[in-house]
Amino acid sequence: MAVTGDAQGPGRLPGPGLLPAAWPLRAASMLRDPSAALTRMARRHGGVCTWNPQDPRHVFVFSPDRLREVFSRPDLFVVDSFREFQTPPGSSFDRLGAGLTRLNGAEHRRHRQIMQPPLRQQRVLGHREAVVELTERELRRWRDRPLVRLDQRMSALITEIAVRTVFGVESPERADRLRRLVSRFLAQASSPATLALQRDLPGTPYRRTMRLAEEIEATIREIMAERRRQGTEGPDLLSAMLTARDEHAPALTDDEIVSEAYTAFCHESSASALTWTLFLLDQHPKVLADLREELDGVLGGRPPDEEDLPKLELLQAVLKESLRLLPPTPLSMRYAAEECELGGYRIPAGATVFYSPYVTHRNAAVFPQAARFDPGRWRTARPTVYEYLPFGAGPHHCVGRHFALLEITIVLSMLLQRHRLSLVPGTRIDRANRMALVPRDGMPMRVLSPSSAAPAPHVRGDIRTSIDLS
Ligand code: HEM
Repeated sequence: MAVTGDAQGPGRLPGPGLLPAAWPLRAASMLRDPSAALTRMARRHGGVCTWNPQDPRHVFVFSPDRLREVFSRPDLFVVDSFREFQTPPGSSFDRLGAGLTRLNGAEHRRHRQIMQPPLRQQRVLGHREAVVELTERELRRWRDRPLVRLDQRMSALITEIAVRTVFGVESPERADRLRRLVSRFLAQASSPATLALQRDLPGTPYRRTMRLAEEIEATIREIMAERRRQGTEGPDLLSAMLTARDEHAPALTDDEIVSEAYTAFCHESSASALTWTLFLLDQHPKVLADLREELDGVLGGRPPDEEDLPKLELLQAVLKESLRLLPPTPLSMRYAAEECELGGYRIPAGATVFYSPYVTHRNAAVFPQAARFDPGRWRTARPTVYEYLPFGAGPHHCVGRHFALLEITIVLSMLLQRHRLSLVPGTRIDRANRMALVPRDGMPMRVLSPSSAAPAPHVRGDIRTSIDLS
């Protein structure tokens, strides 16, 4: 599929021009499976389009040239997470959403100046040992287990890693508590029932969301107080925030630290990337065999250290290809701060401007046979940042990118040297957009010996429309 478009000249954005009666159907299909709905939109209406050309309040930008425009004008295309919610100012709900993903301009730069240094490539290597230790602990739990729910196990492991590296806390119980609170909070917050009645009334989902936010904030503040009592020295992100003193970037207030700690804690994207990568490897036994050979040759059973990382070339290509086909953040958005023009089309003030790495990564002009899982393409593929953007682009690109790549590489290389994971035969795999792109009903995997030559199990479900598994 070519993602081009823009050929219709200035004026009205292209789009389906639906009769009002078709709107509920369109909205339902978008809510059910945004990746499929957006792929159809791009195919039919091109690289910049809308649902409703008469009233283009929702604009979809897929083409790299137009994405360049969006990301290069952050003063015009602004972020505003939690915008759909009426979060009472000063509430915990409001504070949890007030981190980098809601900030723009000078305030955004000030927070990034504090958040970025501890997440630079060289600095995140300091977390290698913690990631190795926690992965080792997780894999020990798999001994003698014939089956694992891979998505759940990856999410649990990644949360433990986040608790240790974001908060500097070593406590599986606390990791588990925070994980449960955050996942209940996000599920509640994104439920249509919460959005429909945004009043703090007894028994409403909105009130439950508010209370969960309060519990999360209280837990973060408890950890902050504990860290201050014990001394704040450490490689974790919280220490960096608590000790940040710089004439260019004044320290964050406690309220701001709560917001940023919460934002950085949500690592579900890494769990999603791990789950999908292991699924793709199971479906492509030849790639898996080549990868095992690379791991045996470079690591010989050990976890990777700093010098090994650049030698794991196939592993890096597998990961890039997995993030291309099944990006953990398949859809994100900006808002037009004022009326403007994009690609010759008029965008009204306040319009929601969506971008979708999932759709943009399927541009056959950049990625031939785009639906095929082919790590070999990365020997020559050199896409621009607007053609391949699993970590976003522009000033809001993922600040945790180096950390994510490190943790995923370590977990994958340790896991693949010990086990072959193979989907339970007959399992249906459908996509769902939750905190990240996840298998809707989970990913049950058989735990086999690493040398098992089990063939790729047949898989049913809408995942077959994401990847060419023929
Ligand atoms: C494979 C794993 C990950 C993927 C695919 C991913 C993807 C992304 C994307 C696409 C964005 C930009 C969203 C937008 O444009 O609206 C983003 C932003 C962000 N990510 Fe990640 N992320 C990952 C892991 C992480 C980790 C581990 C952390 C924390 C250490 C993190 C922290 C953040 C933060 C704080 C932002 C907001 C940056 C800003 O607005 O300035 N991410 N991420």
